[in-house]
Amino acid sequence: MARIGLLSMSDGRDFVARDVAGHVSESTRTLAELLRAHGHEVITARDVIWTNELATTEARWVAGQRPDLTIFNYPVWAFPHFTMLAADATPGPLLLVGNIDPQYPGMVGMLAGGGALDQAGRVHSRVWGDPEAITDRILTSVRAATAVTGLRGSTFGRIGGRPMGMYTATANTDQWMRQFGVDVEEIDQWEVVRRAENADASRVTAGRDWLEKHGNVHYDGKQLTPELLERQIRSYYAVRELIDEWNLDFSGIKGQPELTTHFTTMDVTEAFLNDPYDWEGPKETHVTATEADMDGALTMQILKLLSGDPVLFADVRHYHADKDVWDLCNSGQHATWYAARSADPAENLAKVHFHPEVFYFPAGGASVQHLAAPGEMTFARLTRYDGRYRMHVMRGAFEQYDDATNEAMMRQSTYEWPHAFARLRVDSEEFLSRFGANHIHAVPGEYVAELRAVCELLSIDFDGFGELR
Ligand SMILES: C[C@H](O)[C@@H](O)[C@@H](O)C(=O)CO
Repeated sequence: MARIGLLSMSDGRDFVARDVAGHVSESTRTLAELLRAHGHEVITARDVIWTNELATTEARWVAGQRPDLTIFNYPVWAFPHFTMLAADATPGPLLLVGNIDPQYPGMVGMLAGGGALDQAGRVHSRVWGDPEAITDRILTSVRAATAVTGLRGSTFGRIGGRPMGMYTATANTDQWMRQFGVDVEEIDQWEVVRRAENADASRVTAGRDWLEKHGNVHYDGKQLTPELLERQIRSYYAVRELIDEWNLDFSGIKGQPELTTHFTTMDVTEAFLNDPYDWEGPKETHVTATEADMDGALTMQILKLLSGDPVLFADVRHYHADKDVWDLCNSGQHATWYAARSADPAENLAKVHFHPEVFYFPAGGASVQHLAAPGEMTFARLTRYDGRYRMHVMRGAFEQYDDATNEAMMRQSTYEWPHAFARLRVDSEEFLSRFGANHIHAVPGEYVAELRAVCELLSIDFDGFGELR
């Protein structure tokens, strides 16, 4: 549910404002009811804006209640300086809604107000038409604004720093604060090791029992033992403790090479932080990026705030040219929810295999292997070109084939790691020559319009691939 501010703009001549008052109130009521019917809280200004003074006082009053999005409604011709004064008193995202009823020049009011905002460089978006007909577009703006507002004032927990020289996993904290309002808390990986020892033994054993009961654990007595699996579960509790102690909103864990060579991999930790459950029951997802990939985590957090779903983190690992399908495979974890996308963890876990880690990770532990369930997806990734942020976006779908084909394809890369076979609606040439990172992120469903709106609000470039170019 979002909190939405609503101010209706009117004519500055008292006799006109009086004459159109009924129409403006009716339009305000219709819009407010429509938003409430979709579960949102609406804060309506106490008066219609028909003087300069009301523009400022009412906008300040609405802004004081910290809406996620503020709507300026134009049911009639409205003096544009009211828009400017009200916008100046509105710190958050702005949406202008214009009336197209030919009896009243609301559309002209929106264009004059919007043009004035453009001249001052004030970012805003616009929709126009009958409220019922434009509900989807309004709700898209609401979702985008809520995501952008949700980022501001949040904290990313960066556990461990830059992995294996990966420039694409590191970002500038000044730029993050200025552009996204996100702070970064630097935490040493030693904290995971230190705190893992203190985890409650009975909770750890219960976690292992649950994984053994619902998942498929393949102990080999060497790389994967009950003790190593418990160490991974202990690491999960250690990171949860860090999240609580530092009030982290989303996180990333370096892992490689220190933990993966000398302690254990963070795959179980990362999978279940990203999942909407763990062995103790349902919980909120906590976006966690492998390799402490900062722009990856930020992309994931935006996708989470838009969709509410767990977000996929993956390497762009292999392109099966014969099928025009990509193997999105991460070095050890995808949220287990992706295995069947069921609300029942048991259904997902039945398809998850905990394999002994491969040669890259001598410290051992389990990788979290499964093949993502099929379905339409939106793919995205924030990258930077010459210091300027852009959001790569593309559409596509996860696919599965018969068992023998799935198996053979997974064996071509690293079988023990999780896979998602993605048919991207973009040419492989275009993808490989333009995509600016080794990691990609995805959520089920269609969020392209929302991502466009997020980019506008954040003043970053929307960089569509394939059909979105
Ligand atoms: C093999 C490496 O250690 C992996 O971690 C690598 O495939 C990556 O995940 C790079 O993002």
